[in-house]
Amino acid sequence: MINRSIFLVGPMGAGKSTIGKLLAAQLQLPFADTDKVLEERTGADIPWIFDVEGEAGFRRRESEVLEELCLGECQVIGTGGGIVLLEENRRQLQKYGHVIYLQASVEQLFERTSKNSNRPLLRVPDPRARIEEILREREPLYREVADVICDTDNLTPKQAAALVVERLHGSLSQ
Ligand SMILES: Nc1ncnc2c1ncn2[C@@H]1O[C@H](COP(=O)(O)OP(=O)(O)OP(=O)(O)O)[C@@H](O)[C@H]1O
Ligand SMILES: O=C(O)C1=C[C@@H](O)[C@@H](O)[C@H](O)C1
Ligand SMILES: [Mg+2]
Repeated sequence: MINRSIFLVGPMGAGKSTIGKLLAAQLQLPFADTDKVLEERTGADIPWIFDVEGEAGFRRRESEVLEELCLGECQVIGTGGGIVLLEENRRQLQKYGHVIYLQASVEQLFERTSKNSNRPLLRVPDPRARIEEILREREPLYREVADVICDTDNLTPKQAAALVVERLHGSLSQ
């Protein structure tokens, strides 16, 4: 029985936005994406917010959006890759939702994120090394908040969404 929102966490390219939409359709729940809501509220895109307000400004806005979504209806929520960085956010995720950590290898994260350039943190000379660094920092935090961990390597988004449903039901029936 799903009585709380489902949060998808994980690094850039894990598939939170892509798999989140499929998952929501499968569970017949609405879908929201913190990055999208934040852009709508701000009237600017993420690279612009990073340029003008810095990462700290972006994180402040991200926390506000998370708080708003936590208090809203029960839905599937794709989060920004860095949502786990703030302790306050980690507490909110655990308090208000079922948290799914979508995992993927550096190789696949690199491949999936190299197709576009809308991720300010990867606008560096060596994005692959940056992904490794980000994973080293955040992996323990994703694990800390997760109720369920799903490895998405070599799965299509549709297969990954099906795996999440299976694991989620497994975890809820325990
Ligand atoms: N399991 C998968 N197999 C193949 N491609 C995938 C998979 N998951 C996502 N993708 C592709 O990888 C790209 C990035 O996915 P997506 O935007 O969903 O990641 P994200 O976790 O939301 O990242 P961000 O934190 O930057 O928002 C998209 O082009 C998507 O189609
Ligand atoms: O991993 C991150 O820190 C980010 C991930 C994206 O979802 C966006 O929230 C933004 O590009 C930052
Ligand atoms: Mg996303």
